[in-house]
Amino acid sequence: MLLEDISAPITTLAGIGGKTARHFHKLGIRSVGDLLQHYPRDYEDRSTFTSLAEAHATGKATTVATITLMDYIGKPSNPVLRIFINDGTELAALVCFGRNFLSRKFSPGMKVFVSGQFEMRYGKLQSTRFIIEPYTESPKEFGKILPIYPTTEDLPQTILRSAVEAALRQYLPLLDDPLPPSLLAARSLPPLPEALAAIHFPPDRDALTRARTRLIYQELFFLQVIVVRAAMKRKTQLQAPVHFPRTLQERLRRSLPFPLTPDQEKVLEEIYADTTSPRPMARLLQGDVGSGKTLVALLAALPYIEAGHQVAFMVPTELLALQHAETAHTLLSPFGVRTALLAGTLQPAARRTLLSAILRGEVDLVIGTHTLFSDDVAYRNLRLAIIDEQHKFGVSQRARLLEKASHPDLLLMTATPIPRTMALTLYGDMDMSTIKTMPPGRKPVRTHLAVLGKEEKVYTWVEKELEKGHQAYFVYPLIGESEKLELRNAESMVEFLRRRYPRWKVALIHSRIPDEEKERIMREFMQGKIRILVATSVIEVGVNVPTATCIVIEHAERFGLATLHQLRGRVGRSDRQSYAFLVYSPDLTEEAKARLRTMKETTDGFLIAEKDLEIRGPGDLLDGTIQAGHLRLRIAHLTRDAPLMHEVRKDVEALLARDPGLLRPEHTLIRTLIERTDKEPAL
Ligand SMILES: Nc1ncnc2c1ncn2[C@@H]1O[C@H](COP(=O)(O)OP(=O)(O)OP(=O)(O)O)[C@@H](O)[C@H]1O
Repeated sequence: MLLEDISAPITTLAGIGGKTARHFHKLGIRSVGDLLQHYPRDYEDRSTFTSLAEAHATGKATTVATITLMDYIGKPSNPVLRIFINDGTELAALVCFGRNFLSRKFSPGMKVFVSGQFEMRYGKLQSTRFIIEPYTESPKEFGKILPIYPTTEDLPQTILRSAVEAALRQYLPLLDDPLPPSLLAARSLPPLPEALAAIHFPPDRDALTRARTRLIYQELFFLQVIVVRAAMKRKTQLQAPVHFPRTLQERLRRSLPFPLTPDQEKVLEEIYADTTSPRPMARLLQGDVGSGKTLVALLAALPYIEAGHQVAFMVPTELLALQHAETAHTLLSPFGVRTALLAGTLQPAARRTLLSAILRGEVDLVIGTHTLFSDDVAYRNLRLAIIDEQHKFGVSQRARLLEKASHPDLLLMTATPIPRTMALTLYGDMDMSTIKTMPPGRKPVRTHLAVLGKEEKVYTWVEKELEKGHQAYFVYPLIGESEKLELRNAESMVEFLRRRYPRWKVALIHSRIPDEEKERIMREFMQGKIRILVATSVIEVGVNVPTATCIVIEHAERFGLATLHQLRGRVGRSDRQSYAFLVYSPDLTEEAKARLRTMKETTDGFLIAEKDLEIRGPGDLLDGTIQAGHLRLRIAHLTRDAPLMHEVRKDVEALLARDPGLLRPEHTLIRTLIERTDKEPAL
């Protein structure tokens, strides 16, 4: 039986009734299989004993002692039991606040195990935080390393421990190991049942380390099997050869008022090589905010269009779809390219008309959000799917777009650079292109920090920029007032800013504004009619208004590093000097301080991504990608375990080279587990 298949509800374990089960449910534990994979977050080592005498120096002891005396202290109306113990090295008092019931279990003269925190009180060692157990040959909580589980207030460690103990007793003998013995032997890893037993109740530190390594290895192993197989599969899916002319691409390039940067040139060639290859393209284009990815994507689309194919360009927000559609229209329509925006706001009749145009092949380039893969959208001959800010889409959304054609070329773009180790894991089957350099003449955005209360200086600075004809963004963490948080919000600040800057038009944009209204506001902002845009982080991705030179982010401490970097990327998109002002409230957490410091110190998106990972862990980057379903990493950590990942990768490549279909008997269980994840395609 596979661990993942132990579906018996936890209530089948002795001692877990409906009420306790509900507490387990809160932790996401429903089945015995879930329980066994609920790994300890830490351990308490009671495997070695330390004497009471040592507690003078260390403040703690785990010892075997004899009860010498028991008495009560405090008011007679509210007595507190006190137990005196002696372990031959020292005397100590255990003060039993709220635990007078211990008097029923213990009496003077008894031998006991005791573990606790001790301090000197009135010249004696004393503990109020301790555990005590009668001395026996097989103690429950002594002489071993005890697991400490992630839990809620209602579910004490003792209940979790005995549930896991019962589950191990009942199911370990039935458990199959998905990893073949030869692989385990080569890496000196213990079999699964042994590893599971030791991760929960380690007999010693060594066994714990080996168990952890084994379980981490297994999670990374399955991840890599998926990634490596996807890469192998792609190599075998060949497309019919087509000639992809570059005349339009060349004409657009020549019509641009600027030359492409060397990085843009290089990437464009890399993409074209994929385009003409019989193997479907799977390429991730990384480039910092404003480095000119969108332009490259549009250029890359032209050979497809010229060859008579369709291109779909998927973006995460309506706002961005609108903007890209305008850019695409302006750049491409002079060459006869038919572009269309499949907006969420289209009236049913207009939508029907557009859909049938797409189906008849009368549209060359369709831009939209996830609407692009709604059930009613069908393409005539989709050959390239471009997905912008791909990490904002879930795995299944991406997969559905790909279902609209047989093996279309896939170009993913991201302005959130993905650190190397992570890239290897998530996109190990994809080719990478990177735009490192910015277009010439760009001046790095100057970033200033201002504590709340000193923001007037910032407002004055913005005023000077507005006087030069430039535009500004003001960003707030909340749309409207919140009962819980005393924060400035966009709705009330827009009023304030209108009074503060009476000469200029100020508008408000956020996710609750109807889409048509959003479109109108964005258009007026692009045209320079609106000079100040007050917003939430909806403007985070991709908004491109080169004449905007200032961004003021208030309560900057409330935004994550990746978001701050993206927001800052809204300015500095031309050769004008731009400014970002991060206004923060006093009383910053250490983490918030680190974020703001990083923002002040660097504008390099790659550095920021690394820092982000350091400060916060991989969190968001993985959302909807790895954390989904069977791929969930419960114990492995992509950055921490990067060295192991490289080893795993080698093993997986070797194994799949020998047995690509996982058909050998010793690989049957691997195949079973992988076939399940195939139902949630990983891209
Ligand atoms: N080689 C170049 N020289 C000068 N300007 C350029 C060049 N390439 C692109 N630009 C301009 O730079 C601005 C940003 O480009 P683009 O929107 O393509 O960047 P991006 O990488 O997609 O940005 P984001 O990640 O913020 O969406 C645009 O106004 C674009 O016209």
